[in-house]
Amino acid sequence: MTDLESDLPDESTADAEATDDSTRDDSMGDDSASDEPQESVYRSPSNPPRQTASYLSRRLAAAGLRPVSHFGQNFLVDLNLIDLIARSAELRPNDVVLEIGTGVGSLTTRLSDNAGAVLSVEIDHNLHQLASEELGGRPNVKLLQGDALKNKNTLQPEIMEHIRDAMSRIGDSARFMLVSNLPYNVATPIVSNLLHELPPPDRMVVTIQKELADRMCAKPRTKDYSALSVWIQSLCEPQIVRILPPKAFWPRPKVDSAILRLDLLAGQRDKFVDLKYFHETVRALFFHRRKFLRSVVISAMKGRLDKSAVDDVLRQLGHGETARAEELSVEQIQALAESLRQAERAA
Ligand SMILES: C[S@@+](CC[C@H](N)C(=O)[O-])C[C@H]1O[C@@H](n2cnc3c(N)ncnc32)[C@H](O)[C@@H]1O
Repeated sequence: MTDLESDLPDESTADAEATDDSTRDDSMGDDSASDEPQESVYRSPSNPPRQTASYLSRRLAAAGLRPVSHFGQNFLVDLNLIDLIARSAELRPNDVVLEIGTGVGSLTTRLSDNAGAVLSVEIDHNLHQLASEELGGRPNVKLLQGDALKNKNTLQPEIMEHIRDAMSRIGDSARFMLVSNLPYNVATPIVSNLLHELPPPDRMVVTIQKELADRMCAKPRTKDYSALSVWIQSLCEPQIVRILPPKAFWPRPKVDSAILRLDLLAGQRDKFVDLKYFHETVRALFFHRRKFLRSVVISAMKGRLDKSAVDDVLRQLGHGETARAEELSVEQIQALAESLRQAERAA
């Protein structure tokens, strides 16, 4: 990863704007005539309108760029919504904010107005350069260029090193927040993996696919209830703040999005003796969500617990022959995972 200090762009190109927006990549969304620039109504003098679709297309074209679909580059073009994301985080000066996906830096700017420190990570070298031009003068912003994920199950260690360092400079009152318009393809690993980190974010306010937000908030016995629902709700209280239609973005994605707020449940994490074991067990329990719980647990525990030990655990917890994981509450799944862990240790 590279950082802002080593990567400052040439100031002379900062405000260049082309008039040609022919570089717009319609492959990311519908290509109807309605994909015209969405001008924002937001007109605060302290935060002048910048991230409209026409501004963005000209800004990128001036730099010879176009949105890159495999990086999930769907930029928010309604500044009222950028404002809503920032307000939903209820930031204070003792907050350290992580943003994944700087883009051209519009949300970053808004976050840096309210937070003590902002760390923003952008995979696209060209966008990192553009954002550096926008944000170079802000002392509480640090920009990193690189992939936020080391692999599917791990964040880049450097990110949490920066977060912990910024928090230690603020002191005991420091809080950690994730506030991001997340790239869709890595939204799940980023949110999930952050819950394993120390410290985990006190709050996350993220724009993600509506379908994913629904899965994170889903209740038992619904089609969206999954390992992700249990994992998220075991540690956080989720709340959908707003559903966003495709026209809130440029280019337009094909699906609705949602602003989701996740508040870490105080003290909840300490209740898990082995958080990694719990997460892996939850994933295994939902691997075949329609199958009977007994056969799912037996196959998940193969080589670790024999059938009679599994039957003992299920009987003690009152789960009958026809129980399925998708019917169990979050608390029942937590109790099951802990009983399996203890049975495995005793075996
Ligand atoms: C949905 S856009 C959001 C951009 C901007 N923050 C906004 O609100 O309009 C997602 C951004 O994340 C970046 N990105 C995609 N994958 C990434 C990754 N693995 N690590 C860091 N940034 C990534 C994309 O290049 C893109 O700029």
